[in-house]
Amino acid sequence: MVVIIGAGGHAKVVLDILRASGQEIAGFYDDHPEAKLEDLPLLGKIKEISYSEHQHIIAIGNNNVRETIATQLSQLSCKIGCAIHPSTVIGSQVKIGDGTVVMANSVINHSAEIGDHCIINTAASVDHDCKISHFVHLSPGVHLAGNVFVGSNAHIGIGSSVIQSIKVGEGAVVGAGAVVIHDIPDHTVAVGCPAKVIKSNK
Ligand SMILES: CC(=O)SCCNC(=O)CCNC(=O)[C@H](O)C(C)(C)COP(=O)(O)OP(=O)(O)OC[C@H]1O[C@@H](n2cnc3c(N)ncnc32)[C@H](O)[C@@H]1OP(=O)(O)O
Repeated sequence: MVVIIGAGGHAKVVLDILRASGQEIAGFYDDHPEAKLEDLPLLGKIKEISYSEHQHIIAIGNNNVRETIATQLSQLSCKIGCAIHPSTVIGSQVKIGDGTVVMANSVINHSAEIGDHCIINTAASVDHDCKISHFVHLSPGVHLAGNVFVGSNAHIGIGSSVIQSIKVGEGAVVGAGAVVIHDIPDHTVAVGCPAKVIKSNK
């Protein structure tokens, strides 16, 4: 059985993926006492999570919040699950880390490596030999060409494209609809076509 952490819009989509892949859900944790996730039982606040035999999936879109909760789960030795939509196309020698969520119609090509607790959102594509670090979010419709590196906690905005062999830095944010043709430094926000840094993200 799987426990979902979070009850927002992202958690709803994760719930659908778990169901589509035949996993049973024990309930969810959320900090809001009135939180609802369909008819699933609210198991408590996130600080109240304790070890159980269940797999855990952190279904919260904010990369840094996911990282904090992942540390908490690791200290409790909780088991971590994955949610991979059955429509995902996964190539040979692909690695997908613990806690990562892959949404419908995504494509992950040969030799790509995805870290822990990432979000590969709806219809994103990750091409051959890409390396995606932990706690990254690729928004819906993001396309990464071959050999792209994405640093930990980076967020690539909806509909963006990144050409081959680019490095998107740790904690960087790429705006919606950007076209990335130069490396993006760590902890910066870049937007536009071609994407240019507009500010720091510290
Ligand atoms: C299923 C889901 O919902 S998954 C979630 C998907 N969501 C996304 O992908 C969101 C991506 N976020 C964005 O694109 C945001 O606009 C960000 C992060 C790039 C910037 O947000 P903020 O830090 O709030 O910056 P702000 O809105 O103040 O914009 C700063 C400047 O950049 C411009 N700008 C912001 N976003 C973009 C963009 N995507 N493309 C081009 N220009 C942009 C603004 O027009 C503004 O320009 P100005 O200073 O000349 O007026």
